Amino acid sequence: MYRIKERDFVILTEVLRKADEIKPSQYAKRMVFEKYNILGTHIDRILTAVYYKIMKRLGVIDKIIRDVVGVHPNILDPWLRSALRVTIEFLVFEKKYTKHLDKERVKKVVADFLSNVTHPYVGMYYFETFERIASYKLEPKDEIERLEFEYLLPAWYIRKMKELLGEEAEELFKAFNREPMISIRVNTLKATVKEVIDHLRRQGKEVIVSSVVPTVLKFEGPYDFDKSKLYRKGKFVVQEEASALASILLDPKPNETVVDLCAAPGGKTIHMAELMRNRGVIHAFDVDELRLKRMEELIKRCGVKIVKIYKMDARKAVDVLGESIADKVMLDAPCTSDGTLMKNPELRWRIREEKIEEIAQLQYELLNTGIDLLKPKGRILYCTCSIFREENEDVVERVLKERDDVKLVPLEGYYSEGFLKVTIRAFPHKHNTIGFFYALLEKTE
Ligand SMILES: C[S@@+](CC[C@H](N)C(=O)[O-])C[C@H]1O[C@@H](n2cnc3c(N)ncnc32)[C@H](O)[C@@H]1O
Repeated sequence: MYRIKERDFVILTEVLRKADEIKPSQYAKRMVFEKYNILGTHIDRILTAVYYKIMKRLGVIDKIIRDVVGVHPNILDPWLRSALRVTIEFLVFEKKYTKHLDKERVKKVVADFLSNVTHPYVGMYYFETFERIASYKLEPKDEIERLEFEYLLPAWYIRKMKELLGEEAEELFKAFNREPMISIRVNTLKATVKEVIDHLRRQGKEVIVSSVVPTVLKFEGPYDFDKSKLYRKGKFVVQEEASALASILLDPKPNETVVDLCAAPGGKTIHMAELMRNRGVIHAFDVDELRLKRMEELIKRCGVKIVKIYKMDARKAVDVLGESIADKVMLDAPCTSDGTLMKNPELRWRIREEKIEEIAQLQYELLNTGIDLLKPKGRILYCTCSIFREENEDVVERVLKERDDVKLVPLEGYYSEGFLKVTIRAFPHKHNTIGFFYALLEKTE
């Protein structure tokens, strides 16, 4: 078994510091691991796992920093902040893997490193703080803090979810901390479900066919997608079951005119093209250049031919396409994405409560645009991967209250009913997929 060394504190401190500036953080990690000659080695795997644990625990680690040094970590020297985060992870949370270490040596090596890369004063400060970290005992003050430490979620988020879900909230928190299965969707323009199942079974995977979307398959990770010939040929794509259900609910048909308002990186766009058997047109909008690039690659790889891409704010879609032109509109709105926390450990400390209102306003404006685009009897699916009511039922209710040219179309038979009748919600703790909300609306005139 690998034994953590003093140098590993330094390497991870450097990764965290670089990750402040370089995004995505995997690039920062790669650069530093390359510098220390550990890229691709077993040390790489171990330190990568520790790095992700730090990211998942970041809010709790920062609380300890506040306790120990008395100020918010964001106002500390960035090198010191990174070193303290790593030290807390190793000495408070990974005690059993670091008890063999000579703590005096760790303290000296890291302090010397900090003095070199920044200022001797910073090294000294670390040296003095070290003991308080090594002897720190993590004890929750109240029930919310117990949940915060146990499930690694911000206190405000815990309070809000308890308000929404009551006792059940703890089940959701547990689900956020379970390793999710890999979920893929077969591209029926290029392959059959059987072909992909056989391929995965030959690779030793136990495959489960989704009971909600029959072209979705699930299996335990890890899985190296780049090494899979079928994946590279676009015969299947990575997509969560809850995400794949969106296109099925909207039900675009061959030769229809479809608008995908927030399309990149294209998971739903290509699924809709598939359901349309590559006939008709999909106008796909997004503002994010990088995500649109990924979308172009995906479209090509999957053999999709009917997508027209617009790099622009979808709230201007009517100016480009005109009113009442669409049979179907997909609005997979930008959202806090908290329904995906189990897949994205870094996200939990980045979601900001004060952002919810701002994002709900954008969702409301996009939904109004989507309805303006619809022909009479045309349909729009409003969906998000957020669990907050403010981004889901509240947005739909607001629009329904203000407009008399649109009505809800009942959705049933999938997952659970939402907090607004005839809408649907997928919950990670109940349905073994990401959190999702769906409302289907129809233009009446
Ligand atoms: C939930 S993601 C879409 C995922 C995509 N539908 C899929 O299935 O792969 C939301 C997208 O909305 C985009 N977005 C945010 N604000 C936008 C705006 N004003 N107009 C168009 N797209 C926007 C983001 O760049 C992001 O790609």
